[in-house]
Amino acid sequence: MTRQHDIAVIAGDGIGLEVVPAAIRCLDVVADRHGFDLAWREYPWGSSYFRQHGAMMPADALDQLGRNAAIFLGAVGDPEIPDTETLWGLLIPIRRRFHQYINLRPVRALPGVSSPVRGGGEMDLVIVRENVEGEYSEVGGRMYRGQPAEAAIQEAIFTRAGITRAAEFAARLASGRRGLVTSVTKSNGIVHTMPFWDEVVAETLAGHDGVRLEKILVDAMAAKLVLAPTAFDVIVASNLFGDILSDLAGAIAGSIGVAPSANLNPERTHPSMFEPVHGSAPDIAGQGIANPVGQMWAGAMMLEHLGETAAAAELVTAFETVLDYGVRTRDLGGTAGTSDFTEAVERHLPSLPRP
Ligand SMILES: NC(=O)c1ccc[n+]([C@@H]2O[C@H](COP(=O)([O-])OP(=O)(O)OC[C@H]3O[C@@H](n4cnc5c(N)ncnc54)[C@H](O)[C@@H]3O)[C@@H](O)[C@H]2O)c1
Ligand SMILES: O=C(O)C[C@@H](O)C(=O)O
Ligand SMILES: [K+]
Ligand SMILES: [Mn+2]
Repeated sequence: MTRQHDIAVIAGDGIGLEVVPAAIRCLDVVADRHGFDLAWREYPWGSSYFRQHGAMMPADALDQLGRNAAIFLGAVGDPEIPDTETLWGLLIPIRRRFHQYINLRPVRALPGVSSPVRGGGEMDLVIVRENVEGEYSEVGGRMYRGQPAEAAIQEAIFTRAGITRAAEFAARLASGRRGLVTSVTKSNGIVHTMPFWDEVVAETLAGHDGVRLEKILVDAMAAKLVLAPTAFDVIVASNLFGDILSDLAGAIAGSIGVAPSANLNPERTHPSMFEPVHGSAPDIAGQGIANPVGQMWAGAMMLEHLGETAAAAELVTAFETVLDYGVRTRDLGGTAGTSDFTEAVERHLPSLPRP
């Protein structure tokens, strides 16, 4: 019998509806070449569903998703619906219910893609973003709404367990790479959580001979990423800092449209989720010009997670080669549409050596 992987697909909103089908076409070609099946189960959840049902997904959605080997997500977000509804109604509950506490975001220069920044053409780093706690918290509230005394409080929550596992993951990753972990902090201005972050990261890294730890304040980090993008190997950061720095790093690599991400449950007791770093991009949605590379690369990370390493590598080779040939979408200075680029990848795959 052919190997089969059940994949939950949530294309979601905006350009998610364009780049997800594009990536699926290419993933099906590599799966076929490598003798396995991807059984896509499409869930029509997101903002359209919200307009009809008043929720981003049905009440038993997480149970339905939990029956799959992985989740392949496009993006959620709609200009007419508060982002708190779309993110906290779908994306964040999935990350939390399935203990996807690592958000892995590799960023590297791709062939044929020019960086807006000096040295950006040689960058090769991975951001390990803490994905379920920190600044993203429901603890807090609003009071005296609409009155002069109105106030809002939002508490950040950092736990020893949460910091340790992010730092541990980063250290292991770095030991198989160039051996450097850069921890992003703000322990000068944020006096409780960030010194705690620094301490726990340092304690965790002390257990890893051969891995160097550097600590940098997030403001200085923003500047250094632009001025010296090759100075980094593995970056470990809190939920919010990791979010911001991953768009910055993606842009330095040429476009946030190429950046992939894996929301990982490292214990594999629950499905992990794979999506591009970018959002629903309402400014270009429906025009057929979105860059599908971030979604394809997220698909390759999913194959790797499923143990289909050779197929994953082949998909990456295919989109890299097509980029290098000069087929590029507008965000990369080209003229190709989403489907031109996708067809070029599909056409290139069969010319690769037979697996
Ligand atoms: N994980 C997610 O689902 C996720 C991630 C980020 C943002 N969002 C949501 O998406 C919506 C839009 O957010 P935003 O505008 O801040 O960020 P965005 O990532 O959607 O877009 C930022 C800019 O990058 C461009 N861009 C993004 N992806 C691109 C691609 N593949 N090809 C070419 N250009 C691309 C967009 O056109 C836009 O100018 C918001 O509702 C936000 O909450 C969701
Ligand atoms: O986590 C978020 O804030 C949503 C989105 O910006 C992301 O990077 O996944
Ligand atoms: K996304
Ligand atoms: Mn983001």
